[in-house]
Amino acid sequence: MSQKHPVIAVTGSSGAGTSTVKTSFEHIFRREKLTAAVIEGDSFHRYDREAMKQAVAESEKNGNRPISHFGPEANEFEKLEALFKEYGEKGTGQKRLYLHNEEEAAPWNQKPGTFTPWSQIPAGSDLLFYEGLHGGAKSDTADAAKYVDLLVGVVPIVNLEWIQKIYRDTSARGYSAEAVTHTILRRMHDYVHYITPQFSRTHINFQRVPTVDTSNPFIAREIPTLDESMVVIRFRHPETTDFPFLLRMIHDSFMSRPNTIVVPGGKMGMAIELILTPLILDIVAKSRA
Ligand SMILES: Nc1ncnc2c1ncn2[C@@H]1O[C@H](COP(=O)(O)OP(=O)(O)OP(=O)(O)O)[C@@H](O)[C@H]1O
Ligand SMILES: O=C(CO)[C@H](O)[C@H](O)COP(=O)(O)O
Repeated sequence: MSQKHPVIAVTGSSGAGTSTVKTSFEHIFRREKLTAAVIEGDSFHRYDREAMKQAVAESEKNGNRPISHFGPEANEFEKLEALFKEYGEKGTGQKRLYLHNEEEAAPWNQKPGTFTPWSQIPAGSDLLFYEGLHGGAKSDTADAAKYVDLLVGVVPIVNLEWIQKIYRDTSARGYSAEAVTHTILRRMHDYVHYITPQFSRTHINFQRVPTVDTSNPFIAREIPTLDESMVVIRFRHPETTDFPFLLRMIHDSFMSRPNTIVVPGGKMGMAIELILTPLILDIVAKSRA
């Protein structure tokens, strides 16, 4: 925990929807007049795109297990831990961006698949907001999770996650469906060892479950809409959650377990804001006390 300068992290696999959920957090920050230092998880990749291709090829030599963006070999977990620690103590640290495509790269006059230079987080932010793959990461040599005051998991069921990943990478990042499928397969070991364990460290998980057939995600060409899905929300500390309030506020919601509320997909943004606003305000109030 970093009480003095709070660290809030949204963590999820590639395509899970963490960038989409970020919008709900931005609404909260704007409404509550909080200045967030925003950290994009992909900026903690170890290699740029060209170097990553070479590192993957090198790791695959002699039939060895390939490295992936889900695991410690291809990410700077130690630097991420150090950033969370430094920010928690002093409210400072360094950030950069990973430029995925032409649109993101153009303003920087750089090539897609490269990093911007590191720069200092502007002084005076109220909190650090991390969004990406590894907000709750732990490895043999690093533990970023222990410095996070509020860790939120975004976890569609895996078929939906893959549909979203394939859709986004083919439509916005210029990859073929076959290339994305290959990437999903290459990452599977790291997915099991470094992505899913984070969801047992989270304070709250938002799991989107489609109510339409997604049984072959590799031929699906459309993402089920919010109205075609439900969201399962699991709390690590149900004793501090006002479930009667949430059930009253979110039409058609219900409890499926004592620590789990289910809401219609279309209410996901509202649920995020209703649940997280008081938690964020409480953390910020404690940091100022
Ligand atoms: N709740 C949702 N309903 C419908 N579509 C969604 C939802 N969440 C995400 N998507 C879609 O899924 C795709 C992936 O979402 P997003 O870019 O937010 O994922 P991500 O977790 O940030 O991925 P990455 O870490 O790889 O950048 C996008 O096309 C997005 O529009
Ligand atoms: O979504 C991702 C991780 O969240 C990407 O796979 C990762 O950032 C690498 O991107 P690219 O393969 O386009 O260089």
